[in-house]
Amino acid sequence: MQTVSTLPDLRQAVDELRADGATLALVPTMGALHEGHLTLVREAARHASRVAASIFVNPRQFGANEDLDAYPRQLARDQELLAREGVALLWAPTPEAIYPHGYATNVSVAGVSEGLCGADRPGHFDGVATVVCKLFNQVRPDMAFFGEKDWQQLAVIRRMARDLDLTMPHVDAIHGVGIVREDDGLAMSSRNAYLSPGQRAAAANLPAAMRDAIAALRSGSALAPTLAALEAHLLQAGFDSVDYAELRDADSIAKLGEATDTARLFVAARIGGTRLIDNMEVWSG
Ligand SMILES: Nc1ncnc2c1ncn2[C@@H]1O[C@H](COP(=O)(O)OP(=O)(O)OP(=O)(O)O)[C@@H](O)[C@H]1O
Ligand SMILES: CC(C)(CO)[C@@H](O)C(=O)[O-]
Ligand code: BAL
Repeated sequence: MQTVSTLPDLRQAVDELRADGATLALVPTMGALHEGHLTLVREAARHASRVAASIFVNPRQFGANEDLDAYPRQLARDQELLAREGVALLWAPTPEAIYPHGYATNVSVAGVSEGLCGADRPGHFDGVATVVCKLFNQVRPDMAFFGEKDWQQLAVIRRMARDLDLTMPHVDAIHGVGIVREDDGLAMSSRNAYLSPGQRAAAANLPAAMRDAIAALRSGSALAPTLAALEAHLLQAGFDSVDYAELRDADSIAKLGEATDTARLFVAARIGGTRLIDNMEVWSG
């Protein structure tokens, strides 16, 4: 696996990878890789002849009081993991390769960015859309892979790609990959590393409370008391606060007042200083 960090090196490496007409998939990440990321890589390898990954901890998607400085950085370990998966190219840009001196452009996606994490983390999805737009233009892959753990992010990226004609040659060029979970159901996340053993044990209550809420909705319980019970379960289990617990339409991310066919349950909750997110389909899965 070749690692490059400047644009001229990237261009040369991509040209070489594509010289024999190979298709190229991109897996964008912020590093501190776990099985969730490696599943995206394996899925990418099923669809494209070569896989490129990127690692960039993007300052524009972190709020002023968020964990930009604390975010785990472990490039050497990540390189080893990616190489073992057969990744051909790692794009690990310098900050200047993404935001050169004088950088002034922002990509902002209305609608799907609003509510949920968009409400709790003002500017977050502008930062995500901006950097992903740049990564697509820099690497020019045929397809890209993102995790459904960040469902709203996936919706934002799909909307942006359609709106800005970034769509790559393949019809469904932006692939969503199902959430990879630990044995106790907790969605894998780089931020799980922040949890103490006690917090980690309590964190499994997040998917458990969501599954209980979905079972209640399926058996006809009303939405408001079901969400109130979910929130109470989390606080009782040791979570400090619940940022949101809402039903939203899976595609438009519009807020729903009842469990329709397209409903998805979205929750963000804090334990210690760590903010965890999860989402689940209501009617199947
Ligand atoms: N458990 C998971 N299952 C599926 N995809 C995942 C999972 N965790 C992360 N991803 C995906 O990997 C890509 C890179 O995510 P990122 O590097 O932010 O990791 P993360 O674990 O989500 O970290 P964070 O703690 O910042 O949320 C994103 O597309 C994300 O949705
Ligand atoms: C898509 C992404 C790599 C953009 O920085 C990031 O938001 C992430 O890791 O999910
Ligand atoms: N996993 C999404 C990136 C973020 O939380 O900033």
